[in-house]
Amino acid sequence: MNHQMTFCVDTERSVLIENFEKRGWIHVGPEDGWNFYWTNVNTCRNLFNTETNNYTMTDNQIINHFPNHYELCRKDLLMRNVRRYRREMQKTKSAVAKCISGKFVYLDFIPTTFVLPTDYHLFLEEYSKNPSTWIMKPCGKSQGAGIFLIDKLSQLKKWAKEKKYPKNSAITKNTYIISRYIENPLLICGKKFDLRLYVLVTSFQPLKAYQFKFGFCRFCSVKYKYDSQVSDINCLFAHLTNVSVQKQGNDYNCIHGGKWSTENLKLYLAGIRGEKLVKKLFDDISHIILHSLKAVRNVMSRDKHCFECYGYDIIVDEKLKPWLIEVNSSPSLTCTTVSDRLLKSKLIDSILSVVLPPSGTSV
Ligand SMILES: Nc1ncnc2c1ncn2[C@@H]1O[C@H](COP(=O)(O)OP(=O)(O)OP(=O)(O)O)[C@@H](O)[C@H]1O
Repeated sequence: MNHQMTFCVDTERSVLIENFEKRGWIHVGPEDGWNFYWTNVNTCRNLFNTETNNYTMTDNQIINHFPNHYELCRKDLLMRNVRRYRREMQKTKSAVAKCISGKFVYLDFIPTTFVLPTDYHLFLEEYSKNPSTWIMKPCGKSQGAGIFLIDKLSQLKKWAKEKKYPKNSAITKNTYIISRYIENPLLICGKKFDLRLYVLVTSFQPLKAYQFKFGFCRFCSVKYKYDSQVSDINCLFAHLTNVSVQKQGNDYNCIHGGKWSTENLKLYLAGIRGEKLVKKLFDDISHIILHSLKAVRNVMSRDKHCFECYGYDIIVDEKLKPWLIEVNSSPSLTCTTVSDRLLKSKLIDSILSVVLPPSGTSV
């Protein structure tokens, strides 16, 4: 029997609430018998924490996170899971683990990354072989906070000394990752950009994932300079594509928000590189998504009440090779432009059409 759906939200994002209310759902609090909870990751983790909570979900409840989403979404864990997956694929002699001169052909989609301070010596070994530019990112932060670039070891040493870092080698909120910087990104009008794509997962075992048809590019507002080496490594407006960073720059345009739809990108690239290469690029991106999910599938929760919409951040280099930068468990639902609002409303609608049973009124 259908009953009126109830929903609960931790966030006041209007794209969500408008959608739920349009369906006639009733807004309730977290303690009030909800059917559908759009929560933040912390609330979700607390809800599933059997030591502090004895909440048991009933058959007619669903929630928008897997309790251990961090296996995919924390920068250091993603790297570790992908490394382990590659080893497993090698053991089974899978074609996907093909190696040429010690380099993976198909599973080389994350820039080489080390966890600091734990992997400092491994990083030094790699750095001595190939110095180039590296990017430092704190594991526990987002929106570009705490990120900086280095192209000399002395910069890292100076930073560590000033920060009195590391105090010890345990993984804490002070843990950083250091990744090889993609020095040759594909530029459009001289500017760097990344892609934000959305992937819905309703189950990891068996893996059931859906890639949302639409996405967008986020452009830097300052031109990128690269000849034989990256210049202006301190100019974050040329290097970090996060909207939260770009918004603080003088050149940020709040009408288009530095965003372009993936449809526009495809048309533009087809014009300059040809449709065949564009198709290959987007096939390669789907391949990255699939294998990143397979890399965590065995460690993810099997709870049938959970689904998750991931925000994939991809950088394309000038050879049209896509690189996975990060996976977000709570991609922003803030709407900075009109097109943003349309896209995000469509995204929420599509998610609901998959996660709700066909009647759409009860879970
Ligand atoms: N290896 C890399 N090579 C080139 N650019 C990179 C690399 N890693 C990150 N960037 C740039 O830095 C930006 C911030 O990186 P990242 O998304 O990992 O950090 P964040 O602060 O966690 O952001 P978010 O708010 O999306 O979680 C990216 O959007 C990208 O533009």
